[in-house]
Amino acid sequence: MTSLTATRSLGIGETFSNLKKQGKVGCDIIELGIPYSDPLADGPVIQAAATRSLARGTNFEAITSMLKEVVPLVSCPIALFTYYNPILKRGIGKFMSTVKDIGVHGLVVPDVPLEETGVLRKEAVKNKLELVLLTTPTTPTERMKAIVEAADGFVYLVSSVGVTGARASISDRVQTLLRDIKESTTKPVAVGFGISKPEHVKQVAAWGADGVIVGSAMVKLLGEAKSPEEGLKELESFTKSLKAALP
Ligand SMILES: O=P(O)(O)OC[C@@H](O)[C@@H](O)c1c[nH]c2ccccc12
Repeated sequence: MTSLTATRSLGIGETFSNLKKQGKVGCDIIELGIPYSDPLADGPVIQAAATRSLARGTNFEAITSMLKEVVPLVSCPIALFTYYNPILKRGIGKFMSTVKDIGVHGLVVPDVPLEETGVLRKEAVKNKLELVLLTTPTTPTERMKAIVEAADGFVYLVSSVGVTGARASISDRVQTLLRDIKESTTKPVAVGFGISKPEHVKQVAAWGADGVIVGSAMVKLLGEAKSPEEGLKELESFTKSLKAALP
C-alpha cells in the first residue's frame, strides 16, 4: 500500500494526469491532500506545496470537480487528506455526502482527537467512507488500542515525533510500535512520516508493516522537476522503486 500527498504542489490539470498515472504505477491508495492555510503537522515540503496550490486558486470546489472526472479513470481508491476545519465549515454531513458522491473511499483527518471523532465516524459510516486514524510514538498504549479499534480501512502509524518530511532513516522504535499494534488488531497498518527510499520500505515491511505512506519525497520530486511532465515521469519510476521494495 503506497499512497501520496503529491498533488498539492500541482495545478488541477497536472493533478488530474498525476492521479491517472498513480492508478497505474503501483500505488495502491492515493492520499489526496486538500491544501489548507493552517496545517498542524505538515513539514516544510508539504507546507510549501499547499501554499503554492492555494496561491494558484485551488479550492474545495475545484478539487471536487476534478475528482468527479478523474475517479472513474483511476484504478485504486482515493482517500482525502484534510484538516477538521474545512469539514466543519461545510457541515460534517454535507462534506461526507459530497465526497462520497464523487467516489472518494476514505478520509484522513489528523487534527481530530479520538474523543471528538464520534460525529465524524457516524457520518463517515453512513456514507460508507473509511475514516483512517493515526497513532504516534507518544500515544499511550491504552489510547493506541482505542484508536486501532476505531480505525477504519487501515491504521496510520506515524513513525516519529515531529512534522512530515523525508528522513535519512526510520527509527527502530517503529518495530516495537508495530508489534504492539499488531497485538491489538488484525487491521492493516501503514507507516508514514519520513519514508523516502526503497530501503525504508524494505525495513518497515520486515518489521511487519502492511504498507507505507509517502508524501514529502514525492511532493519534493514534483516540485523540483523541470516540467510537470518530467515530474510525473520521475514520480512514476520512484513509485515503482518503492513498490518493488515491498515483499
Ligand atoms: O511527508 P511524509 O514524511 O512522507 O509523510 C506523509 C505525510 O506527508 C502525509 O500523510 C501527511 C501530510 N500532512 C500530514 C499531517 C499529519 C499527518 C500526516 C500528514
